[in-house]
Amino acid sequence: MTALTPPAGARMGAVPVIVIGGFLGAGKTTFINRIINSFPTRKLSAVVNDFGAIDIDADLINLGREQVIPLRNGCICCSLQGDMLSTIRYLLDQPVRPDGIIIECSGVSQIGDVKTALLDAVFWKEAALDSVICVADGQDILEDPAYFAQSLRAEQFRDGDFIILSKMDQMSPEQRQSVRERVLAQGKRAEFVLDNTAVQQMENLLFSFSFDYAATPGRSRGLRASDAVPVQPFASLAWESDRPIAFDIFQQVIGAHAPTLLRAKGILYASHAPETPAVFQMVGNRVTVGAGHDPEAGTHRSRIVFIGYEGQIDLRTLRTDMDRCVAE
Ligand SMILES: Nc1nc2c(ncn2[C@@H]2O[C@H](COP(=O)(O)OP(=O)(O)OP(=O)(O)O)[C@@H](O)[C@H]2O)c(=O)[nH]1
Repeated sequence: MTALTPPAGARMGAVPVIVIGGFLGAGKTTFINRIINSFPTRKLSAVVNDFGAIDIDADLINLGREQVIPLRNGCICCSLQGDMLSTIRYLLDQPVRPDGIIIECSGVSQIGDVKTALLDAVFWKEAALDSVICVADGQDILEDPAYFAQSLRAEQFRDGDFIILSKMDQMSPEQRQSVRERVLAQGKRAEFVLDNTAVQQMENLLFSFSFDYAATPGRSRGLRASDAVPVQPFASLAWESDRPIAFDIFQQVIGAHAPTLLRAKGILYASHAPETPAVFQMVGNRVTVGAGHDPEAGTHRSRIVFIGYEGQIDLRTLRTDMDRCVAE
């Protein structure tokens, strides 16, 4: 079945497609923004998959709105796979094709299944896989001895052809070395990024068609949808309000629900500063609130997505509690 391997030369005329996956909150959007900042002359488009019903990630990508296509409320590895392929087709059909397409998988997507979908021979000539990257949270690798044990997070790690280690900036050199060694022991090529300079230096990884088709079994060779790891189902709540929120109550609500939240992210307008959008980020027990840009500025619409494991996250109570945050 040689037809599965497009010759390298044939790929050079195609639009490079970079797949970026990794667990909830690993740092995918942050890394994508680093790529965008590092290659300012490239006309990039991003296909951004948010598991929740609101596309917060699409709002946080530093590209014009017309260059970011959100695919929400599902995963591009399964329910939204057809939408992903038709979105790529749409981008290819534009009068001016992008110089690169970045696909951000949702944090609960199986990278292997996204990769398999893109091996489709129809796409090779026009949109060829450039690289398949898993962003892994270096802090988690440092702190969790069971990081590589069976889990969706570990499977995503295995399916990435290259690992970008995030959150290494707050570590000592010894800690960084320890994380790198653990990752290299898994037989992976890995790099960490402290600033944009490092991304520019990744010439052999980005926009150079480093993806090895020959080493990757395709669909017709019998690769099936990834089912090796039983994935605990996730549930999400998308909450929105046109009225500002009382931050003190919001903090209490987050504190109360924190043990059941894997991830929360949103753009919020607080009653004490109703004109200023704040970006709220929560990954595990790490929370940040910072000034941010809202592409919908003017609407002053607070919106936030919460994700947790089904059966643990109490969506009904969370919604009621969030409603209590709306300032009188
Ligand atoms: N210090 C530090 N923080 C980071 C780094 N990368 C990501 N973060 C922070 O981690 C949080 C999550 O980052 P995102 O880039 O939104 O993660 P994501 O993988 O896109 O998240 P989901 O799409 O929700 O799965 C944010 O608060 C980021 O600022 C990093 O390299 N260093």
